Amino acid sequence: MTAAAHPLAGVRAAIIDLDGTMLDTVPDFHVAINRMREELGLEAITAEQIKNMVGKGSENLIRSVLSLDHDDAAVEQHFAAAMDAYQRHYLAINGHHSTLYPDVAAGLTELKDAGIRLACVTNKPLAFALPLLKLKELDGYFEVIYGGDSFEKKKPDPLPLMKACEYFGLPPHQVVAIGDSSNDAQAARAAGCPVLTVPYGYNHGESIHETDSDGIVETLLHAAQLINAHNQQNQSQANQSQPDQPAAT
Ligand SMILES: O=C(O)COP(=O)(O)O
Ligand SMILES: [Mg+2]
Repeated sequence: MTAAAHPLAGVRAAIIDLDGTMLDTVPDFHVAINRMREELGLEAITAEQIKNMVGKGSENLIRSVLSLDHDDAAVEQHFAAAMDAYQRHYLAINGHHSTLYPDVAAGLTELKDAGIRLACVTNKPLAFALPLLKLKELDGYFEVIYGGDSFEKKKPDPLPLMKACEYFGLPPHQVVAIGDSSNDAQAARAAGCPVLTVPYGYNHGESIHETDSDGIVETLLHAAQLINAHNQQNQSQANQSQPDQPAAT
């Protein structure tokens, strides 16, 4: 009896999350949110508070920030002005305070060198994500970049991941998603993609150990090494089993 194939066996492409996976963007969010709050006459909040609100896109972030001071009706009343101020301030400082996590470029390079195709799928609006990836010299790694406003649904909905698989022309089980939060893991599970998680990002204040994934990897370089090791194993098993194949009739 042969053992079931490992979820990473035969992976040909990877979908990489942005905030909390490649870049620590909370310092950018912190500056932009507090400038927005100042404009609205609200007190500054801490980076730690913001960290737990990041992950489900800009609209959710702004509603969460406003609900620290307002009830639901007042949140909706202030939403448009807050969003306008936030977008203006974020674009003015986008990338100035955010930093790359360790071994991000090394991990992406190792994946590419092994022939793994790359997409970036983020819940960040495309107008923020594209200049940020460019500024941090990460844009060149990706064949395609989808933002939180690229489709009618964002992660944890599987739609953006399914669109990336479609773009690659690959079945979801050959496309691994790598992210820092339950949004990435739930989207991947629903799309039928294997998923790896990193423990250093933002997971709404929850431990990444609570999130269902096919493995926790310390860095993107570790993710690349794990994916490549399973691919090589898969390859050598395929080669070994070749002579036993019954001849075609
Ligand atoms: O901007 C967000 O809310 C999170 O973005 P991410 O999907 O890149 O983590
Ligand atoms: Mg993330």
